[in-house]
Amino acid sequence: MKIAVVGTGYVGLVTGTCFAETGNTVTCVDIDQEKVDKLSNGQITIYEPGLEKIFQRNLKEERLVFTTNLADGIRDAEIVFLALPTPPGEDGSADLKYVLGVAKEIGKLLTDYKVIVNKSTVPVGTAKKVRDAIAENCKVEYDVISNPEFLREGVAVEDFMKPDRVVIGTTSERARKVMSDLYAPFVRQGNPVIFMDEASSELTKYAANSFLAVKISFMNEIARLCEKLGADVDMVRRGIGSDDRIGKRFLFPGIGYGGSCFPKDVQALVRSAHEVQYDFRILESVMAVNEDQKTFLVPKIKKYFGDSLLGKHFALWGLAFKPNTDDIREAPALYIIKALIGEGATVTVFDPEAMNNVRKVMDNVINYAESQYEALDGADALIIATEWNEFRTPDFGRIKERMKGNAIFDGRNLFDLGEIEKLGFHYESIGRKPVAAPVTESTPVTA
Ligand SMILES: NC(=O)C1=CN([C@@H]2O[C@H](COP(=O)(O)OP(=O)(O)OC[C@H]3O[C@@H](n4cnc5c(N)ncnc54)[C@H](O)[C@@H]3O)[C@@H](O)[C@H]2O)C=CC1
Ligand SMILES: O=C(O)[C@H]1O[C@H](OP(=O)(O)OP(=O)(O)OC[C@H]2O[C@@H](n3ccc(=O)[nH]c3=O)[C@H](O)[C@@H]2O)[C@H](O)[C@@H](O)[C@@H]1O
Repeated sequence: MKIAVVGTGYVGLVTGTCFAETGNTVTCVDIDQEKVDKLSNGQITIYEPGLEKIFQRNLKEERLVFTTNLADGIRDAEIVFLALPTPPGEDGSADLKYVLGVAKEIGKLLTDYKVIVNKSTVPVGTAKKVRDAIAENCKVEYDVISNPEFLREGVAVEDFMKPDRVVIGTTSERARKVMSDLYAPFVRQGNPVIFMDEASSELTKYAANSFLAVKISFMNEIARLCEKLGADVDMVRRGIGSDDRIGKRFLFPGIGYGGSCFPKDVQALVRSAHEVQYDFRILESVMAVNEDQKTFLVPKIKKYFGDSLLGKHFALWGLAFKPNTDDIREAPALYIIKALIGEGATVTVFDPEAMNNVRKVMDNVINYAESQYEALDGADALIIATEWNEFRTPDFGRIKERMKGNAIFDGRNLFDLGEIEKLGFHYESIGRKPVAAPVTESTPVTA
């Protein structure tokens, strides 16, 4: 099939590349000339494991092309995906200016039937707004449908190619047929395509992200309670996660959720609820808990250093909001850095992929190291903010040699408590306590 993807950012590039990989011809459109030039010349613009290889193959075989010209991009397409930004507006609701702006342009360009697909995360009612915006200038038939995206950064290709489910919101039989054909290769892999009305589909996306944010914040609160009550959150996590109704995933406490989506989508759903005079109390609390959690380590660090961080120097490992991405949007690390600097401390950072992005927003206030070990030179303490694999099994001897102090504050619970204390570090993490004897999955936790 011939497909256009408008907006070639994270979702647009993954969507376009993966549809090309399943045999479609895809034209990706973006207003950013530099991005389009880079992509056309084979230079990938995001760090995403597994994407580069299929991007290069489809570019070479001319199933994937890039343009800044919307008219050229959509002319032959049967399906036009909108993968445009929906950032928070001033009041926290999703700002639809990009989506509706492009919809108006598309209205002027349509000459034959096309299915226009909202892949951006948009509030209930947006498909109708897009339909109306197109209708202002359009004389031909078209459908506007909802097809939210559930991929995770870092595993985006796998999530896209082997989705847990595909959600499509439309009541048009014609659009349903087109979308069924497009997603046929994915269905053959045994993954369901769930058709529903467009409002339910639009809400499904916000409900999914918000529910996951609830899970994370709930565990962050359990972790806080563990510290106060003398329990261990790892044990509690295993104890509840083995119940299928709860599930093992997304129960890891840490320094709060970040990224381009959870924070903005939870906020947008709260705003949508307000607009219909509904007070979404659970999500209001989730936002407050997450706000506190981002700097949860800071009071621990201050306490350790006798309440003043003036003149202290910190090494910080991990800037990306999670591993396997260079994305630093709403990354907890940035909040920690700001808090430390505000207390008069200095910070040297290392991240395998995200340092260039941080340089753009924090150039002169922190130091950048070439390696995780170089970051440690002269540090009074090490702070871990992202669970990159290379941080999980470091050379503790080298850490000791290069640091001035011996304290590690771990926001991602990477190290075994017993082991690290034996090595002579002062180690603080999130919601855990040293265990008297090793406890394994098969060891009864209670008598
Ligand atoms: N990043 C993620 O992991 C996921 C994002 N989403 C949703 O997908 C949507 C897009 O998100 P991202 O890809 O992260 O955004 P992004 O910011 O990475 O990319 C958006 C792209 O749209 C382009 N653009 C802006 N205005 C344009 C216009 N008028 N014409 C053509 N291109 C234009 C920008 O230049 C940029 O390349 C958002 O609604 C987001 O919530 C959904 C699932 C996952
Ligand atoms: O709408 C979106 O953009 C996407 O948002 C999230 O994906 P993503 O933001 O890439 O990252 P996640 O893996 O969900 O992690 C989000 C944040 O939660 C944190 N997290 C995650 C899991 C956990 O157990 N604990 C925890 O603190 C991570 O560190 C990270 O900061 C969702 O998982 C995707 O399904 C969705 O498509």
